[in-house]
Order: sequence, then structure tokens, then C-alpha cells
Amino acid sequence: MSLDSLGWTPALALAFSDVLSQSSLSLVPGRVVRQARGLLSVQTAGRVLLARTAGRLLHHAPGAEALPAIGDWVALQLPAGEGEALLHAVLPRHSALVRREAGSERDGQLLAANLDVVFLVAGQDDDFNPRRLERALTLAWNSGAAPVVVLSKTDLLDDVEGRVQEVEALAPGVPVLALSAHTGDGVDALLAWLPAGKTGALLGSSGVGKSTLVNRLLGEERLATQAVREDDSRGRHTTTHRELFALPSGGLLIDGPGMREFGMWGEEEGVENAFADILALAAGCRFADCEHRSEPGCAVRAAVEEGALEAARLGSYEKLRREQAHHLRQTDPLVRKEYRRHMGSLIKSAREWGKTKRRGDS
Ligand SMILES: Nc1nc2c(ncn2[C@@H]2O[C@H](COP(=O)(O)OP(=O)(O)OP(=O)(O)O)[C@@H](O)[C@H]2O)c(=O)[nH]1
Ligand SMILES: [Zn+2]
Repeated sequence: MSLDSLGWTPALALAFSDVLSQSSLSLVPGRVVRQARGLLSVQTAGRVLLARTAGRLLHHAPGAEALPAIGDWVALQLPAGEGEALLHAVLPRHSALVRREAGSERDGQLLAANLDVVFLVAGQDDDFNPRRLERALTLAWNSGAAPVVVLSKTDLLDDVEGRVQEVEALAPGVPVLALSAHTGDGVDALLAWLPAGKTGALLGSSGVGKSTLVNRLLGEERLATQAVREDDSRGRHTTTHRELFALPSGGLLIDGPGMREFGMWGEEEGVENAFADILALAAGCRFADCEHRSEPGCAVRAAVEEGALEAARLGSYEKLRREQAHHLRQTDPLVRKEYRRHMGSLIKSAREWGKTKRRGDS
């Protein structure tokens, strides 16, 4: 498999030659394609190798987020014979999906690196939960990748279009796809987000059908799904490792363990984008720094009173804002920069929309 087909870019080539120039070792580039706990597999131009993180990298890493994870591009020292390769450096990431470690105030957990798209998969059965979707969207916006909501198992639904509209209302400006991995309906629309060399990740609770979807996209039963697993008494987390798959269509897709909950981690803009409707309303508040509590001329409160905005939605917005105040911290400057560039225009258009709407109303 060539590096190009794994998503190698000129920017990565440049970063890699930087690493080479600062090292006396003979290193080769590769991408982490499998992660099972601490165990990494790296695909190089030649082959897939098991890799161990070099002690220097382990000890100098500022936090868990700096350590290599699925999707990362890395610099490897090849083993002399059979053994493991040594992973000496992680090349700069253009995006990073980070979840706050459960129970930890500080450490973020890197779920996947260098994603172009994050597919937030929501099941049709008992899994569908608007508040969780909002959280997931915030997580995705913060990564620097584009979020796309995927409603799975549409074959179980009578009113697919109605459900799509419902979700579109929760996530203004975010594409919403509906598909069935069983029938194949809607699967092409997802593939359209993954042209050759682009990387996506499937994020969603256990049982929403992520593995079934990967099997369908690969055209073979590569992954065990809950239906085929013998002992299904626990009924969750059939997938216990993360893996990057090269799809026949040229795109790259990461499947991972189901996520029971989404923590909040990262920058303020993530919340703003998941709540673009509230942001747009806030543009109509009398005071620019309105906190939407009891200020006069608050357009957000007014919308709640008129029934145009759900009070619960405003509540979860405020909750996320509060959580973020505790967890703001510097992320990778590269990620930050790319993210700003990527999202700046969306925030601007949400503001513009708010202004026109206000003019139209008065
Ligand atoms: N009706 C219907 N069932 C589906 C569809 N996709 C998946 N399922 C079923 O949903 C169950 C869970 O699917 P999985 O693919 O194992 O779910 P997962 O998200 O990978 O779960 P974890 O590996 O535990 O994270 C299985 O019984 C599948 O057969 C679909 O499009 N329609
Ligand atoms: Zn206000």
C-alpha cells in the first residue's frame, strides 16, 4: 500500500524531513492503522509493523494527547529482524479528536488523529438522544474535522425524512445523512464524504451499527458484529480496538469502540457551532456581552418565551459553557489554527443570519 493512498500529503513530507534532519537514526514514515490498548500497528510504504513508542517520546510527552494514536503519522525505526519497530516521533496533526478522560480534570484522551470527517452515528432504536448529539457535535467541532450526523438503521423507521428534519433542527448547518447498513440505502452519500486519501471516523454508542457499516463498505464481513457474536449477554462493545480501513473506493475509515458518553473538551467555538441557532439569536441581544439571564433586550430569552427556542436547549448550552470554563486549555497550536480558519466563516454566517432575521422581524 502506498503512503499516498493512506493520505500522505506534501505538508507531512515536509514535517517528516524536519524530523529526519534532527535525528541521527534512519527513520521511515508510516501511519498508525491499528490500536489495541497500548499496542500499535503502523503501515509503512512496505508493510505493516507492530510498533513500540520510544522511551524518549514517552517521557517527553506533555500529556497523553501527545502520544501516538490511531490515524497518526509517525517516524519509525525499523527492527533489524523480526521484532517491533520503535516509534520515535509523531508528525504534526491537522486534526485531533480528544475526549476528556472520565474522572480526570486534566487529561484528554486522544480518540483519533488526522481526521477530515467525523461521522456521528445515531441509532434509531433507543439510542437517539438530542442532548448527547449536541455533546458529540461539540466534540467533533473541536477536533478540527467536519462533523456529519449519520442516522443508522433506517430500515427500522417509517418516517425517515421526518427524523432527518428533526435532527437537522438540532444541528443547524450540519449535514445529516440517513442510511441502512443492512439494505445499503444511503451508503453512497456517506462515501461521498470520503474521497481518496481522506479519513473519516465512526463515532457512536455501542450497537448503533458501526461495524456492520464498515463491513458493508469493505464488501466483506471483516468485523464481528453483535449479531454474530456468540455470547452477547452484555450486548455492548463488540469492538475492542480501533482500526483504520482502506475502503475499496479510496477513502479511509476508522472504526472504534462504542462510546457510552461524550465528555466535553476543548475550545469555546465548538459549543458555538453546535448551537449556531442560539448564537444567531444572541446577535439580536441589546448587549454584546449578554449572558441571556435577566438582561433587558435579550433576544435569546425572548425566543424561549415565544416558544421559538426550547428552554432545555438553552439549558444544555449554558451547561456546556460552564463545563468549558473549567476545561479550557491550550490545544495543539496547529490544530487551533486550522480550526479557526475552517470555522471562522461559519460563525460569521451565523451572525449575519441573526442580523438579517432581526431586521426582517422588526
Ligand atoms: N435493522 C438493522 N439492523 C442493523 C443495521 N446495522 C446494524 N444492525 C444491527 O445492530 C446490531 C449492532 O450492530 P454492530 O455493527 O455490531 O454495532 P456497533 O456500533 O459496531 O457496536 P460496537 O462494536 O459494540 O461498538 C447488530 O445486531 C446488527 O445486525 C441496519 O442497518 N439495520
Ligand atoms: Zn441575551
